[in-house]
Amino acid sequence: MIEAEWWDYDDADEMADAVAGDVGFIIESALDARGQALIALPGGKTPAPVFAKLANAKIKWKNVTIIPTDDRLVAVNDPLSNVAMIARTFLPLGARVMPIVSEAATDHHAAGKAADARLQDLHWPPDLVWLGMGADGHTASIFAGPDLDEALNGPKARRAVGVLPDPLPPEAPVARVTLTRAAILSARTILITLSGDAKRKVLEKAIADGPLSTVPIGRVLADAEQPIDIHWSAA
Ligand SMILES: O=C1O[C@H](COP(=O)(O)O)[C@@H](O)[C@H](O)[C@H]1O
Repeated sequence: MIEAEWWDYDDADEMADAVAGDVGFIIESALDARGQALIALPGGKTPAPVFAKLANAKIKWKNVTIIPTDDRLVAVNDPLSNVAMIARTFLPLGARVMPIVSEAATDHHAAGKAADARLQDLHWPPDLVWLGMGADGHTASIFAGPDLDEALNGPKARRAVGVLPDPLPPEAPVARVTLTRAAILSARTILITLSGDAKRKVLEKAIADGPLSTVPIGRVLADAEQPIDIHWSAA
């Protein structure tokens, strides 16, 4: 049974204020408890206003390591690069922003193995995995396609895999690397942001369907043991 609490906002700006506050609090609590924080941030368009507000928080950023929840196999100067968007905001503040794909990666299976090896070096588990969701119900880069089962059901110790979505999403039709379900569910805190009625319906159904869900986010969340905060803005 997924324990989810919904937080509703009229618009993206209102949601950004609240989520930046929550993420800042999670980071501060980790710094107080352990002297360092590890957080995984989503890519795509929804998180940008939150990043902008979070950047104003008075946080000891040099003790914060940030990884993307997933990335596209593109060059770091490509507008589709998730880590580039994260780095633009948080590198100047002194945070350690760690890419999970390398410039040279072409084969997504090899890229997934390389990402997993990099993540094995980190102080695990993450204090936060913040997820987005696509209209098709993908989360991080866990998509329908030939690699779905490996991302969901691979060995528990594996933190990242390479995936080729099928069908390819029109907004970013490229191979990717993603945190696995096990890596996501290992997080101390999981938070989701999304906007619009269509995505809300997809997520509500995914949660209701649980392990029988036909969309990736339902399958990921079905095994979550921690309560999940879902932040939704109407626009
Ligand atoms: O492709 C991706 O899409 C999801 C959702 O992005 P959004 O723009 O619809 O918010 C995102 O969470 C993921 O990190 C990204 O790679």
